[in-house]
Amino acid sequence: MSDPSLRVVERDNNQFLIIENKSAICRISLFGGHVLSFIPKADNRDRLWLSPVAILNGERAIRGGIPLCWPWFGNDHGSSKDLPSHGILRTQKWTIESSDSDDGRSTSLTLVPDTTQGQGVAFSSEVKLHLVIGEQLTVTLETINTSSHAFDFNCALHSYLAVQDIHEAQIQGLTGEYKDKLDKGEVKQTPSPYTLSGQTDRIHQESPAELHIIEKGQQVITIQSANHDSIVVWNPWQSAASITDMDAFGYKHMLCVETAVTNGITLEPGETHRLVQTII
Ligand SMILES: O=P(O)(O)OC[C@H]1O[C@H](O)[C@H](O)[C@@H](O)[C@@H]1O
Repeated sequence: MSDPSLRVVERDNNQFLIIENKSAICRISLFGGHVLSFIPKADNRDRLWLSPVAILNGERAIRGGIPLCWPWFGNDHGSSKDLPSHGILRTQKWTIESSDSDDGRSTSLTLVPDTTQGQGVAFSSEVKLHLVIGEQLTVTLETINTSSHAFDFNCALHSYLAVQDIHEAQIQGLTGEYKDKLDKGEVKQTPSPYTLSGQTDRIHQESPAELHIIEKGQQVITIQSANHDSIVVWNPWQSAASITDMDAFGYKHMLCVETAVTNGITLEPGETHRLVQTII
């Protein structure tokens, strides 16, 4: 590997990438093709939250960072309820296809999963994860239909954003209706201002290109998205206590804002879909 911004570290039966260039430091687990942290050097503040008790040895999907959901979202597979939540990519081993840090200011990295085949996947496809790590982080989940027939799929970049105090955080840029997963998918109106005060699991039925997280009146994170049909907002609140890889108070410092396709997208043979999220 000739990219000077990239180091590979082996630990716990897993490989981690440490990317450091002039603009940022980013850690990635090759198990899951999973971004764990993104720290711009301008302020040394991690934009992502990783559970202090996350399991990183490949035994289960990682809690925090940016899990990849594909080719279904949640348990919404359609034909079976017994398949893994959020599909098969976040528990795959990934490898580096290419890496380049041209001017030292940003690093472009492409990862590929060991396989895109698995229980519940009835098509062949090629998947790549493209990352651009600089003053901002851009993550692109690319799906190419290599089957001889069309297929439908869902996907999400399930980012756990770091917030200082969830009680003080506000989401700006979401309006309209959402499906409340905690209330049988009931359609409700997005609150304004958009703050959270309890367990939240919402599929917003709109696809804004830009959202902002505000804390104490300051804009702390901007999320840009492309080629999505919804935004998912999730925080388990105190039910985090019953999630084995989350501590009881972890919910105070995280907010999932997920760039997602949840209504199904049809990809014809040879077609490509690119789900994009940028964290600024
Ligand atoms: O526990 P996981 O399988 O990682 O899923 C965590 C969460 O992901 C999404 O936000 C879903 O909308 C939630 O229903 C789910 O609980």
